[in-house]
Amino acid sequence: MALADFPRYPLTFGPSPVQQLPRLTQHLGGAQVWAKRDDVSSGLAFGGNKTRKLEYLVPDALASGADTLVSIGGYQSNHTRQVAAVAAKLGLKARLVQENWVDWPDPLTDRVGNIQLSRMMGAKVTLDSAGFDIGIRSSWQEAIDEVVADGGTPYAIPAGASEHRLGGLGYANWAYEVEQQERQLGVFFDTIVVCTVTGSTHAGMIAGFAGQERPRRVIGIDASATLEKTRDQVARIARHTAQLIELGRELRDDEIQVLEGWAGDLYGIPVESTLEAIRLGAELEAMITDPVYEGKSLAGLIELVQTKDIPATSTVLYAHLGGQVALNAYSGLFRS
Ligand SMILES: Cc1ncc(COP(=O)(O)O)c(CNC2(C(=O)O)CC2)c1O
Repeated sequence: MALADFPRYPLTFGPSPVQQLPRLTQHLGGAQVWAKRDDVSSGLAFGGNKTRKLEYLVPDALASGADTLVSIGGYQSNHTRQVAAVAAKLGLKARLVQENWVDWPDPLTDRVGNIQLSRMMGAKVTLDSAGFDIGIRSSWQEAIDEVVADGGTPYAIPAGASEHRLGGLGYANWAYEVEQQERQLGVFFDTIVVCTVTGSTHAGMIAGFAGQERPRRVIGIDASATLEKTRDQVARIARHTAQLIELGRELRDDEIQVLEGWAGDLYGIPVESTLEAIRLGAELEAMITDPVYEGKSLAGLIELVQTKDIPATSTVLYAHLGGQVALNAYSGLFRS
């Protein structure tokens, strides 16, 4: 099936806005930098990239007769908060497993930000002591079994909705949305920069852009600090999604670019470049990024533009995927 033939349940106000970042562009002294703001495109509990992915999972969930969405993430998962939001909006239940993915010294990390919003929206949230891993987890399978044992009908959504057969469609659609907005703006983004962890955001973009006339460089900035796992997951999901939307050719290895250098040693722990990027985006453009995801992808964009790895002649589109809600659990940052 072509992408347009897959049912999509709209969960945003429409195409996410695309904006120029003139002060950041000037400060970096190289490529023209723009941003596409998926952090401000939905009214569902601050939205973000998972809301866009869920647009393609919701029709499948409703068709299955499910009454409970079951998913998993860290204590401050943006993904599980978006699952809770979609469940609330659709009148479904949400069953969320929140694992201890980040060893960060903030005493409130299991009760502010994303997890607080999920509870406010009525999700059943259980904490699990297991650490970070983007793979399929037994705690998630147990939660699914529990819903069945309680007489419910679960719809299983893995971490980040990435290892789900439809998980790449949302950002394949994003690629076509970009192409439409380019026509309106009279611009071409030869380079895309996106944060990648469980992989289906970046993978969907790769599959979507691969079907378009003009080639682009789609750069995934790893924020998992488990680079090989994320790289493999992106490649697998990109190839699966390309088949799903009938791209009609194999993806080339050079179309799958996951770069390291800004994740630090541990997922969820900001490093110096993260904090510098967060501050720069905020001071120059009032664009707020977070210490787990977007602060790291913005740090990657900044360095790639400054070192001219992204040429000065380029026009770069930064994918802002949300994540600010988790700042509540990093209250010790930016005290001066
Ligand atoms: C704000 C933000 N930006 C980028 C990403 C990375 O997206 P992928 O997981 O699709 O690679 C997340 C993911 N977050 C996860 C979560 O549980 O919140 C799936 C890890 C994100 O929340």
